[in-house]
Amino acid sequence: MTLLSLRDLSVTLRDRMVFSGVTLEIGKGELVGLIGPNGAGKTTLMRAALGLLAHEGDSSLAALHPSARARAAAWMPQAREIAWPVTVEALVTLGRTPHRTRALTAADRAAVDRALDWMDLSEMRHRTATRLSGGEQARVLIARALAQDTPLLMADEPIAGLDPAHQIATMQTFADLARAGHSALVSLHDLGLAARHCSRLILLGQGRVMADGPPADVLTPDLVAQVFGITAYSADTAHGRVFQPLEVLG
Ligand SMILES: Nc1ncnc2c1ncn2[C@@H]1O[C@H](COP(=O)(O)OP(=O)(O)OP(=O)(O)O)[C@@H](O)[C@H]1O
Repeated sequence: MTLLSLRDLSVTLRDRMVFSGVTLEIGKGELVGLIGPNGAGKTTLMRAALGLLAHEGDSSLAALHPSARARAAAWMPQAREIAWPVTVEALVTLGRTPHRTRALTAADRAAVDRALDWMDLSEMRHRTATRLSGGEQARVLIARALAQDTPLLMADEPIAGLDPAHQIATMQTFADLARAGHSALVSLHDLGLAARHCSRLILLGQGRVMADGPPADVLTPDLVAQVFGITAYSADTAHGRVFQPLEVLG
């Protein structure tokens, strides 16, 4: 079953082509890392796929009515703005909006509790969200997206600003979701975590998809040099795959 299908997607902003000819599908059970240097177009690609940005080509999500789209995909944007001083629990409960008709159901409450637990927020549920640290606020916004309980989760740099334990735990949560048959498309700059946790990587650069496949096939020395301008150490170890950027190429 396909959760997202892009066909020949292109975006031009202020007369500049950000990317063109992006064709890909995301099926069930995938944790897909969207990687690429600053300005490669990761945010633009996700926003266009969601129908939030004018584009050419087709996106299966953009074609949906907004209410159906909100049940098909959750979206965590890069901006971490929390506008009102509501409690963590109230904010995460907003993730249930696409499913609600009247009062909260037991299923809504269970989804909120599960999302709070996943993001290690249960003890903070009654705190005011705007008074949390930046990383804690990011975890609340991930929890809101998780509470939406959609087949596909799309998140723009969800682990940026989290401490190492919460970065790893969040990637593991996404991987658990994928094992349970959901899928996640997450942009990230930490290539080590991408290599370790993602089942598939999409490498965006030079205005197109440069590679799409298992991490070992995408994070090759040649592509890493060509797209990121760096060298790296990578190995399959007893602790899983290790990828460590080393030097900037001159
Ligand atoms: N509203 C806009 N108008 C004009 N250009 C834009 C606009 N938004 C983004 N861009 C440009 O589009 C390109 C892609 O930006 P985008 O934010 O998608 O990159 P990104 O890969 O997500 O980058 P980063 O890793 O820095 O977050 C950049 O060159 C950016 O300057």
